Amino acid sequence: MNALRVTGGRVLRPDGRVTESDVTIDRDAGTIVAVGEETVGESDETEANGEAAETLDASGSLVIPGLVNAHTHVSMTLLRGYADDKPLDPWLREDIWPVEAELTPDDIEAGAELGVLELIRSGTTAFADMYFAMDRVADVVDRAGLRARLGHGVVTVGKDEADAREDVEEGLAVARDLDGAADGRIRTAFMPHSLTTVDEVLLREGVAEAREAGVPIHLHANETIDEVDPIVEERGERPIDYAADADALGPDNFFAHGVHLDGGEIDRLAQTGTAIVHCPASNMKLASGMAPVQRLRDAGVTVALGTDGAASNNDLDLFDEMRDAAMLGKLAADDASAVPAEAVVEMATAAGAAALGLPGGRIEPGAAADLAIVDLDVPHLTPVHDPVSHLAYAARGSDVRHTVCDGTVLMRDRDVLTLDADEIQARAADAAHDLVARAERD
Ligand SMILES: CSC[C@H]1O[C@@H](n2cnc3c(O)ncnc32)[C@H](O)[C@@H]1O
Ligand SMILES: [Zn+2]
Repeated sequence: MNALRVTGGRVLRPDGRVTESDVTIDRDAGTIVAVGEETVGESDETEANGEAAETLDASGSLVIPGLVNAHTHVSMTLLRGYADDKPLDPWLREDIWPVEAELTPDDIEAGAELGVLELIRSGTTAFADMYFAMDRVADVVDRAGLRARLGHGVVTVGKDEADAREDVEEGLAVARDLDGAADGRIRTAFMPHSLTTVDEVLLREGVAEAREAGVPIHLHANETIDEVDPIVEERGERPIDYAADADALGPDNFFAHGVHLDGGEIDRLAQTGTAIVHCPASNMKLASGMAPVQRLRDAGVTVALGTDGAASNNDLDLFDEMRDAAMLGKLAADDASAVPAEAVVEMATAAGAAALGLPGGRIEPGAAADLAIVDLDVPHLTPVHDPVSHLAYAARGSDVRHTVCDGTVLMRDRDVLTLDADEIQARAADAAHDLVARAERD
């Protein structure tokens, strides 16, 4: 076996226990073959065959499943800090969409490279992305070595019939053509932007074709009151009921935000197995509201975590998101025991992988070898009474030492091996300045 051994660390197991165990990985298969004494198949399958095993030192560290960012727009790193301190609708219409109208595929690639660099450095191994020029984003994911569920963001408002149809067709073509790329690490989804920015007829047609093609559906839903109220007024039904009428609910599908949900909508999400991706930082920054995370979890809804784009967060660090989710979840429930540390760690790992329908999220024999190794031997993580508490409340993305995806070491000792970090940072900064200059010239 072509082995990778993660040695000397403490390992976060799927049941929440933390054990002192080495992890053995089959690099060719991209899977975990042993955690301590626990192995998959015959024990000699865990022996390195011929080649010397590669090792990653995890002493003083916690080995956790690679984190899953279940809703983002990685190329929006180019717009980090460009427009802050506004609510969603004016932020999009006055600031973000005018600049996005100037984006070129090269810009999108430069922003995606910067975004995935940030993901790898902070221990994220899988993400869902909705944006434009997704062939270029897919190329970046392939080179970086991550997993992703990708989709072209479909918007039909403000477009004539032909352009609107063309956008839906592009959304479906991306979903069909990119599925399985990067040796299967890339999967796709049909991604209408939201229930208010896509025309009803086209939404229904697109969803029907996506179902026919067997691809999941991902959209922004119930994010702000300003988005929910017009649906209720015009249709006489709640957004999740509208989504159900359009056949957009189901166990493969995952909706971003879910801030303003009533009890009936929560039940409907639970009954249909539709997942919600909670984006606490974006919801706080745009003052969109507090998602009912504890109620969703109590109802049995899969709740994953996302950063949303770097323009509304303003980073892609899921450790921040875990802390924000725990804090905001308590405030929303008016209960300090709501959304505890174990819950947010599960949301950022196993629940994220389940929502996206991607491998990973668990460290056990047979699972995908997607890992982050977090250095606990630092002042702000001392003492270690409870490593899970530290993950949720005290650790930062910069505490990640090594990142592994699909059995490949993407970052060793904070050195990203699959990407040229300096070149990417310089290219993205230039692309961002040129982009904004073009937009402000118009
Ligand atoms: C059509 S591609 C995706 C589209 O979504 C925009 N966007 C970024 N953040 C949010 C958010 O919180 N809610 C809704 N839409 C958002 C992004 O700028 C792209 O235009
Ligand atoms: Zn978003």
